[in-house]
Amino acid sequence: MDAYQSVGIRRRLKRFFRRDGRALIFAMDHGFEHGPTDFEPVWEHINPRIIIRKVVRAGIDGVMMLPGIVRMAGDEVKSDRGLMVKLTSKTNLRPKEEQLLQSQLGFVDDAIKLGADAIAATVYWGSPQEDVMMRQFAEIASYAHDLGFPVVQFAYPRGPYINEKYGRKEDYRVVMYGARAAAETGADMIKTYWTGSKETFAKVVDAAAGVPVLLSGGAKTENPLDFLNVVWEVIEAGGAGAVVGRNIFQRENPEPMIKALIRVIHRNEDPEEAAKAEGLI
Ligand SMILES: O=P(O)(O)OC[C@H]1O[C@](O)(COP(=O)(O)O)[C@@H](O)[C@@H]1O
Repeated sequence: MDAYQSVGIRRRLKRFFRRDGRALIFAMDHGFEHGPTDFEPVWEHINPRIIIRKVVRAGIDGVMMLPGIVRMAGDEVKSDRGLMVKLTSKTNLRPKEEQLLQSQLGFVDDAIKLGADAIAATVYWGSPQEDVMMRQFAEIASYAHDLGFPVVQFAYPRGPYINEKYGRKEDYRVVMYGARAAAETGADMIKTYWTGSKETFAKVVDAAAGVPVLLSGGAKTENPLDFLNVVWEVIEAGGAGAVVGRNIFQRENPEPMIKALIRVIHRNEDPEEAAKAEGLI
């Protein structure tokens, strides 16, 4: 028989993933991590209730937020969708060298009180502060797993040594290293960068050794089809979906983009067909 905790972890993961094992999750920690200017393109989305209501209505599988925003708008996330509470972050106001650290801003108990289905934390692999983030992740994972909660790692390699050695943080050798490190530190779900091609992303998926790997959305693309093409390649590479912020909330009307993403992720539709069907092109 399984330990009670294993049952809890499995059940809670199912709130994000559909039967196809894939998920589309909305990310909304940008007001803290990047600052309110990220919302300027569509200012009404600075109000968490407004944007979360829209994405939930459009059919999103899960939502990721920091604890304070869950307190304000968590009840907009219907109980059949996954709620992911992230416990680490940083502001863009810090001195540049300190931006290679995500600090812990809340505790697993807080996330559970808020109704979380999964607990998330970032590790900047390769950062001079890697040690601090590894320890934070280990403490969060150990405590959350003990209580039957899955943990999500935003495995983001970054730092001067990576730039020096590989030229860019999106080099697949570094991204797959981060994904592997996330799997080896006990993540139940991994979110990471696009490596630029289906072939290289497939290696990232392999390196994660069965732990689902989701794309981290990135900056909004002018042409919606460009983003849908990337997500399609992620799926083709064996990725488990995407965690998307700016490509959703920086659009005047996020609904068609979400519906097109659902077509690509869950219905294996061709990105161009999906974009046309939703009136994006
Ligand atoms: O550290 P970066 O690359 O500036 O971006 C971090 C942001 O990207 C995310 O991981 C994903 O959001 P986006 O889809 O907007 O890239 C957010 O959770 C986070 O705020």
